[in-house]
Amino acid sequence: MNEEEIINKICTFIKEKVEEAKVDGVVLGLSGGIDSSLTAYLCVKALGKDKVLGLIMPEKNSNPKDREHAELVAKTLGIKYIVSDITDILKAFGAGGYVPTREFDKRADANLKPRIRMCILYYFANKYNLLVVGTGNKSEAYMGYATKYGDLGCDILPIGNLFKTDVRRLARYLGIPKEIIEKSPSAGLWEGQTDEEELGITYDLLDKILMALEEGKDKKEISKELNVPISKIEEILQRIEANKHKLYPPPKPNL
Ligand SMILES: Nc1ncnc2c1ncn2[C@@H]1O[C@H](COP(=O)(O)OP(=O)(O)OC[C@H]2O[C@@H]([n+]3cccc(C(=O)O)c3)[C@H](O)[C@@H]2O)[C@@H](O)[C@H]1O
Ligand SMILES: Nc1ncnc2c1ncn2[C@@H]1O[C@H](COP(=O)(O)OP(=O)(O)OP(=O)(O)O)[C@@H](O)[C@H]1O
Ligand SMILES: [Mg+2]
Repeated sequence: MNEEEIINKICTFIKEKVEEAKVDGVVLGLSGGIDSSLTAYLCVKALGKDKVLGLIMPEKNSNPKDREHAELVAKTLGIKYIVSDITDILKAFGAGGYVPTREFDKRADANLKPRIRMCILYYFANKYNLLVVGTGNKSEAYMGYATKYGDLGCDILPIGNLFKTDVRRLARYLGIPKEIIEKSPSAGLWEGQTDEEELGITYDLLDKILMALEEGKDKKEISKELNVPISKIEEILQRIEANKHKLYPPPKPNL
């Protein structure tokens, strides 16, 4: 599909979901990254600027550039936005790195941030009768590279069927500022964190592998075609399997 066709499909989806839910619009977290920027552009295209609310939720260690980029997106689109610093909430939780007595835990304390942001988004969704728009993409979903009930906690996922490579393609097409498109994707959970370093692979290569797997190719074929060790593909397959639980509602026993 070309860019225009994908954009039309996504915008129709957003409009339909908002109408079906009989809500007055949508709310989303604006991080200054490419996923939330693209999602915001698409929401405005689908619903108009008056039906989109942006939440910018930095904390004391956030990169100030990200907030600048988030405000640039909100101002360019002309949407209403609220800045809500989550540092005091992290302190109230007694989060490591935010109270003097505890060390930062890269799992527990890092994942607390997206979970706090999810609560704030639902607060505004309740208050103003909105849907919470998630910004996750397909590459992250396969890899489980997102926080369960954190950034994965949302009502609709407009870019959930796009690989990161396609996110970049659409972002360029829609004229999203270059500085947002070109910076390294980061969850911003600790200083210097980047997706590609944590995942151990570039999105360009990861997406090629994921697309080949979707086409039903086997690991030997993919390994040869992309010149990647079989062990890397096996690692990805294991990761996909181990993280499937994040994509479904909690399992229940059959009675
Ligand atoms: N088999 C299973 N069935 C049902 N539930 C299962 C389970 N295995 C674990 N769990 C549950 O899942 C929890 C682990 O999942 P989770 O809490 O998500 O934690 P986890 O997967 O360990 O960490 C999240 C990862 O996503 C990255 N991330 C987070 C947020 C945003 C972004 C971004 O790109 O912006 C990236 C983050 O850097 C980290 O690498 C366990 O503590 C357990 O409660
Ligand atoms: N400081 C923040 N303020 C508001 N929302 C945030 C903040 N940090 C993260 N989020 C929300 O969490 C989502 C997941 O973060 P993620 O890093 O995957 O996406 P991104 O920042 O939009 O793009 P990229 O992956 O390229 O960094 C963001 O899209 C955004 O909705
Ligand atoms: Mg980010």
